[in-house]
Amino acid sequence: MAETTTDRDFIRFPTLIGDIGGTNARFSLVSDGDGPTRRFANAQTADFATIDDAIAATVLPEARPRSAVLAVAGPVQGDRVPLTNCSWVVEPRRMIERLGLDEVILLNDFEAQALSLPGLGPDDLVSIGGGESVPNAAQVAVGPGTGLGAAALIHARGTWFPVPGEGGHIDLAPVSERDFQIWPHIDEPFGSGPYRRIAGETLLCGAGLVRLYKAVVAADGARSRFDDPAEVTAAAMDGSDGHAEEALSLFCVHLGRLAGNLALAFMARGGVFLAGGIAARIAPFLAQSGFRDAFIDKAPHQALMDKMPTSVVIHPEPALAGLTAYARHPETFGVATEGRHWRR
Ligand SMILES: Nc1ncnc2c1ncn2[C@@H]1O[C@H](COP(=O)(O)OP(=O)(O)OP(=O)(O)O)[C@@H](O)[C@H]1O
Repeated sequence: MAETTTDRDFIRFPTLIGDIGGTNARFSLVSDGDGPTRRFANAQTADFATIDDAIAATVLPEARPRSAVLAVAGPVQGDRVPLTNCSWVVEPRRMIERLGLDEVILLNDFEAQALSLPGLGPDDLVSIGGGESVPNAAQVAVGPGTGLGAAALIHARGTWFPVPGEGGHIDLAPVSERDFQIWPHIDEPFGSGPYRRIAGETLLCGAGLVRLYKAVVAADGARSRFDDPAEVTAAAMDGSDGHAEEALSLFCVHLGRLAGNLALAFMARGGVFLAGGIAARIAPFLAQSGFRDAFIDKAPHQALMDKMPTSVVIHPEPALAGLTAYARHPETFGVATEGRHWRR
């Protein structure tokens, strides 16, 4: 069984930190409390049978970490952790033996994004709309990528506490007349039964944008032209395809509604931060879309929402930045490691 770290608040250096995505695993090494980190070449998850093989090939030839702090998509439960968007299964006990580590800590990928928020500066963010961040108030990170991730960061007793969750799977609902035309055409991948429950991640991720685009096309009885999310965003942003433009506009509106739901749930007066691979790529479009209006449209709480700032994270690797901050100074974050910390 995994152990707890409640008895101590440091992680042994050098620490391997890793952000394990659906396509890429990004690794770097933290050697001490404030020196530079060392970044290794990305490993493509499809190129290695296991995460241990990927670390052995990309990290071990150059460094001998004593500990590992890894962020993975999905909930961390038990001693075998299957990853949501690739075929790897993380087995910390085996990893400790095979890679010669003393300890392994697994975090959720958006928990890592949340850990980066206190360290982000103005150059790492693009604001969308008004509002002002209230110091030490709750913050939310939410972001479409291969899936839809979400986590909160709560400040209490002088410490930032990340709150991981599966907020990408909360419901979306049709609101406008156009939504009601489009909804019946959305292909629902999670098996919603007869009532067509559409989850956030159904529409708000790369595959979800294509799903939304196809539903828009089908609602108009037209033929679809694109199967790749990057094609949809390109055609939307250069204005060459009306359906792609409408799909990306609706994507922004639904993202605004869902981000607003999370902001309400956590009273995110510290701000809502759009992370993940897609938001930064569509930042100019997001800024002039209906995102912010949809975020605020929470009667009777519009005035409250209007004060909460929203921004796109344009830092290139916020999850690694969050893991680095935590690996260096775990005592400054209230990360609950029970059941997620394995030692030799
Ligand atoms: N220009 C783009 N417009 C819209 N979607 C895009 C664009 N480029 C990539 N995507 C989509 O973004 C998703 C990848 O997002 P992200 O970079 O956050 O990945 P991840 O989940 O962190 O993991 P990894 O980077 O390993 O894939 C994929 O679904 C991809 O198709």
